[in-house]
Amino acid sequence: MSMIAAFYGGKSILITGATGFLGKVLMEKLFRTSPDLKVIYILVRPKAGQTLQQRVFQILNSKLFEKVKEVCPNVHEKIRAIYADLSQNDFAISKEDMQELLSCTNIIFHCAATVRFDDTLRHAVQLNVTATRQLLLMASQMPKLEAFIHISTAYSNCNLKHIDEVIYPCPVEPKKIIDSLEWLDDAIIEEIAPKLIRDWPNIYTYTKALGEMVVQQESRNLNIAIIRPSIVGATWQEPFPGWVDNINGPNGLIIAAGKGFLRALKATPKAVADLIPVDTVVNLMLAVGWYTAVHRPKSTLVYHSTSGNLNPCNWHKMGVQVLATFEKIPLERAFRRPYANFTSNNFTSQYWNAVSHRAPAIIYDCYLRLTGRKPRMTKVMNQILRTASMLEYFINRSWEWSTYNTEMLMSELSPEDQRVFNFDVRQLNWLEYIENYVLGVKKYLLKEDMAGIPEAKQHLKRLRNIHYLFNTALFLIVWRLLIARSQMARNVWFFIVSFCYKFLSYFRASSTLKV
Ligand SMILES: CCCCCCCCCCCCCCCCCCCCCCCCCC(=O)SCCNC(=O)CCNC(=O)[C@H](O)C(C)(C)COP(=O)(O)OP(=O)(O)OC[C@H]1O[C@@H](n2cnc3c(N)ncnc32)[C@H](O)[C@@H]1OP(=O)(O)O
Ligand SMILES: NC(=O)C1=CN([C@@H]2O[C@H](COP(=O)(O)OP(=O)(O)OC[C@H]3O[C@@H](n4cnc5c(N)ncnc54)[C@H](OP(=O)(O)O)[C@@H]3O)[C@@H](O)[C@H]2O)C=CC1
Repeated sequence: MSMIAAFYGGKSILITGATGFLGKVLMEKLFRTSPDLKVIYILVRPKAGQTLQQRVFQILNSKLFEKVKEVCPNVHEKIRAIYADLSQNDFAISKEDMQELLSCTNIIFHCAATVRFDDTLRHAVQLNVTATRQLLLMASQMPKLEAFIHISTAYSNCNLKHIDEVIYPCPVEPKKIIDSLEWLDDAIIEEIAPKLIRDWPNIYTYTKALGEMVVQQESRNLNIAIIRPSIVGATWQEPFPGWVDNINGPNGLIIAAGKGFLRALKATPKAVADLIPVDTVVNLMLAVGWYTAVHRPKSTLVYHSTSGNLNPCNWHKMGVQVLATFEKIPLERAFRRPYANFTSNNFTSQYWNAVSHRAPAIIYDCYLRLTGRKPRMTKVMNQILRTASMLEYFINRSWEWSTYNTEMLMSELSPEDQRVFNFDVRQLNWLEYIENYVLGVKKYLLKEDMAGIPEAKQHLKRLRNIHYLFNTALFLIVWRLLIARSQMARNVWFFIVSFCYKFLSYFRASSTLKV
């Protein structure tokens, strides 16, 4: 019997960010392994015209939850959605709901955050710092609380090269920033933001670092742990391989490469691609929840959920495997054939952007205009290049994350728990994982039918022929123009033609002699 699964039995668990990528996989695993848990409270806001109930209904009826319904048929009754907006005071939770949360919660998993790299400083601080402080305050009023698990990111200290499982201080106290945001106006905040974030690459990583400091400062006598995942990717094994449902991190770029939009990326091929499957992160979260509540470590422990130091993969290996998978399982209606080049050189990258990205987009838009349609490719291309440039910082560097606490925890688990809550990334086969990942992007994110693969392959063949035709026509036009204008080009041309002719005559003569 799994000790961790048994631990969550009968518990009331509060999850923030349950509608997000990580949150959904966390709920799924909890329901599947501990169907006798009492209730999962989720803090949700209405979104995109959907009420809380509609959002929950949609999640529970998704493919991700198919297995859950078999083991826990009354899952609808065990989930309690509470209206909340984490960017507001007291999260805008009603008095009754707040009372219930305060008196019943046993475990908190705090996943909610804004993960946009370019969010405003005000909004990112509200969500990633102030909301964390507010939740800790709530936690301190929960008599039954056993553990508070805070999800940060391995990149919260990406201004360092070697990162230990400790909380590093930030140059400016979070409290000072929270206070100043109350009276500064938006224009001034945006002006001082670059000075505040110093050597952090974006507001997201900076505010996540501030969030960790808040956890340290406001921990009171709570049992707290921090988990720092690196780049969270599709599921590795559970509930099935390759599940993914948003375009964050590598996902958007994988689609852009598969559709033939993105054909070059400014990346260091040998840099470590520190991906970590979402189910591995979730297994670690549940094991940490159990360990923190049962063993009550004296201080706040930080756990790295990274792959680089235990089972490294680099961007080159990843890129090659992504392309190899697209050969076998292409995406539908590609713009061009998938092909990609990693370059760390600035000049080469600019060259590829002009020749391989912008030029084809402009040509295609001209074609759309000529055929009476609205041009759109340049806009799409700009969007992709903007996203790629935002991610560049992370694909041109490698970091070393120590994993003492994560390895210590692994050794504390029973063999059964090591199996059910496996977070040993050394067992991951990258080639297999990436293939399933790409397949998952096609099936679960783009919702493309596998029956369309032959047609997609045909489409790629047509694109290849168009490509050859276009290149030949371009070569002939350029050459014709050169010949018309330059004596030198004419001489070279006649030299090549007469050389080919002589070679062919010689070849024909020698083959006739042999006969
Ligand atoms: C030699 C051979 C070589 C071979 C080579 C072969 C190569 C082959 C190639 C292979 C590729 C493989 C390599 C890959 C490298 C990956 C590197 C990853 C690094 C990741 C580091 C992460 C580290 C930190 C990890 C963390 O700790 S945390 C998580 C990370 N956080 C993020 O990843 C957010 C980033 N993103 C943004 O920050 C914003 O997205 C922003 C970008 C500002 C745009 O922003 P903006 O321009 O405003 O555009 P959006 O509005 O956002 O979106 C625009 C449109 O997409 C839609 N849409 C937005 N969302 C979503 C959503 N959910 N679900 C569905 N749709 C969505 C939205 O509806 C809108 O559609 P529309 O309405 O226009 O039709
Ligand atoms: N994905 C990754 O690569 C990594 C993620 N992380 C961390 O993991 C955690 C989860 O990330 P992930 O699941 O990928 O992110 P998502 O963007 O998928 O999910 C974010 C969650 O936060 C919720 N949220 C955001 N704003 C509010 C608000 N004002 N009120 C209530 N809820 C809100 C979202 O709700 P809604 O659905 O309503 O928008 C959503 O449920 C984050 O803390 C992130 O920093 C760390 C490392 C890497």
